[in-house]
Amino acid sequence: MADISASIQNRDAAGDSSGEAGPVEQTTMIEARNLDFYYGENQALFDISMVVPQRAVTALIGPSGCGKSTFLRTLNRMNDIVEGTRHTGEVLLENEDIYDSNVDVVELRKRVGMVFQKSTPFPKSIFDNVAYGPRIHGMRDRAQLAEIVEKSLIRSALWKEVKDRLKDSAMALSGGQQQRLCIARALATDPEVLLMDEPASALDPASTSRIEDLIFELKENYTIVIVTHNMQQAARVSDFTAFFYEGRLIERGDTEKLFTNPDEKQTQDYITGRFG
Ligand SMILES: Nc1ncnc2c1ncn2[C@@H]1O[C@H](COP(=O)(O)OP(=O)(O)OP(=O)(O)O)[C@@H](O)[C@H]1O
Repeated sequence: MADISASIQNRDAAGDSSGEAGPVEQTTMIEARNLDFYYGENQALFDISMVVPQRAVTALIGPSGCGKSTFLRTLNRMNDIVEGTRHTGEVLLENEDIYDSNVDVVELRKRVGMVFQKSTPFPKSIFDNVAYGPRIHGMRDRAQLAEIVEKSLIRSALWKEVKDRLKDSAMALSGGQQQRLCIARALATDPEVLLMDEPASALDPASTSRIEDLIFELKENYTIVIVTHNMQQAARVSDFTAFFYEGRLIERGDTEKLFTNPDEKQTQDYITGRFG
């Protein structure tokens, strides 16, 4: 708990405090309404209703198996690729249900990009990794591609380190650089939302800190939802936090309030380390 308070104070010192009232709730970008989700017979999410504000960071926390990643993956229909899954309820992206039959899933995933825990670059050059998405979406113009690659690498805070070796294999980058490359790859298709599933859990403290700084910068332009096991990290990087337990959303609110004065006893027990 002391650590988490320190994380919040550090974050506030870095200029993320909006005062005692907490962050202002912006326009809603995503909203889940009464979402149930099943893997075959096994129900993994129960009646989740939650908003994700635009251009802010929302962290999903909770003990292992509580449904954080499942919920994250429902937000760009990544679960569609798992056989035997189904849902009831709605997930609205700017007020339109992403599960409507007329939704183009490729287009949806362009708007709602994803970065995984241990993102693996393709065994291609740094340039080709970042250009991959735009090329899939039909872009062929070399100059335009070069512009997108540069912009994405600048945004993912990797440009300075790689600008002179864009033709080198991405596999030669360090773990932290590979993760930033994968963030650049996600940014290259110009998404509005970035879903991050434990983006720093496989990294050393210095690389983790870079990714956290990057998340902080990216929220100026993107809506970010991040799954993390690390409560200090949630406290450091997020504006809003949602606590999941056994497939249910127990509480969601302003990060500072949730970590210092939660409404629910289960949240209090979890953040003080009584379980999980
Ligand atoms: N591909 C899958 N097939 C079947 N069941 C799954 C699958 N993925 C997850 N589950 C189940 O759904 C439930 C929620 O899992 P999920 O991975 O969403 O939890 P989590 O909170 O992200 O956990 P962790 O923190 O350990 O990654 C668990 O009971 C899990 O076993």
